Amino acid sequence: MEKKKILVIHTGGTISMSEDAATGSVKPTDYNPLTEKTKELLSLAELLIEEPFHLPSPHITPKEMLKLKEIIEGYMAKGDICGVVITHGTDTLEETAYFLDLTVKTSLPIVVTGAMRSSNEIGSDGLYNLISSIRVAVCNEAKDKGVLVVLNDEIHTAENVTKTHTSNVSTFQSPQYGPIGIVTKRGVLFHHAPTKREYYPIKVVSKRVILIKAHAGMDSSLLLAIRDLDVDGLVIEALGQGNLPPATIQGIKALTEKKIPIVLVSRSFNGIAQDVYGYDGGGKHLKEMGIIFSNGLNGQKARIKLLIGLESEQSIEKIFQL
Ligand SMILES: NC(=O)C[C@H](N)C(=O)O
Repeated sequence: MEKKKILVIHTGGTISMSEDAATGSVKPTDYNPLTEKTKELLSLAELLIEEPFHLPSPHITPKEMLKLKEIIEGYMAKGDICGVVITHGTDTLEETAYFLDLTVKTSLPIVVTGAMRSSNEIGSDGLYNLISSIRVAVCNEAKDKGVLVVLNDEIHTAENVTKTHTSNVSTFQSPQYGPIGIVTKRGVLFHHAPTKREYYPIKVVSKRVILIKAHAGMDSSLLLAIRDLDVDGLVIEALGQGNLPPATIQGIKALTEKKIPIVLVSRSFNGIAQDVYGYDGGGKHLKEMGIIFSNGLNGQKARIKLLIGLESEQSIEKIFQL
């Protein structure tokens, strides 16, 4: 049987790092250990390999995310690939995955993976996760499910997945929704499918969006400082169901007067921020002031969506209802 062509894009991260035996320091190597190892993967698919950059994921910015989108679209336009696998550092993996989910229009599988242990550590999970991801990418059932994140035998949607543990290999979880499939020794099994897809055709990412977290006793000082910066949008991880301390109201007013869109998510990682409470700083009060409530995204993903939404000429309020 003819093997499917899968585009594999290596971007860096622990999956392509090594641990120095003397110091214990985990660092990028001057070669990519996965590029060598991917030769062993040729039985699964015909692999086309790209390495546009080799960065730890805290060095990734929306510029690199856009570059990945362009590479994928370039191959897709030629029509010669059946799916894509991206290896990426895990710290910002969910942001890149969600960026691609919102901006690449395709029914083909795009799978993002990484590793929690570097390539030469005992129990290294990188090659295993790469193999699992290729197995998902060649699978017909992986089509039309948006960008997927595959690590530790689980398949998650880019929209719901988040890094929940600093070092555990089962760090990627989808709070309140769970994975949509699993990778087993005998095959790939999907047990759920996303109910919606979103697509925003953007060509640039030029806006500046800030993300902050609310806390007990928060006042307006940070919000007023943000008002004086050159920002295009703000995401606030609010308290509980979507509330802020009353001393922030002065800062919120200052930002809304400047027409800076403010998107509210919850700092709780389960549930959806909503306009429920009617006290000072409560969700109802904030909504009346023009704050936009996000539909269950976490802070970092709401920030990605706002960055993209600001480029797309669509109503920011509407896109956060989706
Ligand atoms: N496990 C990892 O990949 C973490 C690493 N700091 C990165 O995101 O590049």
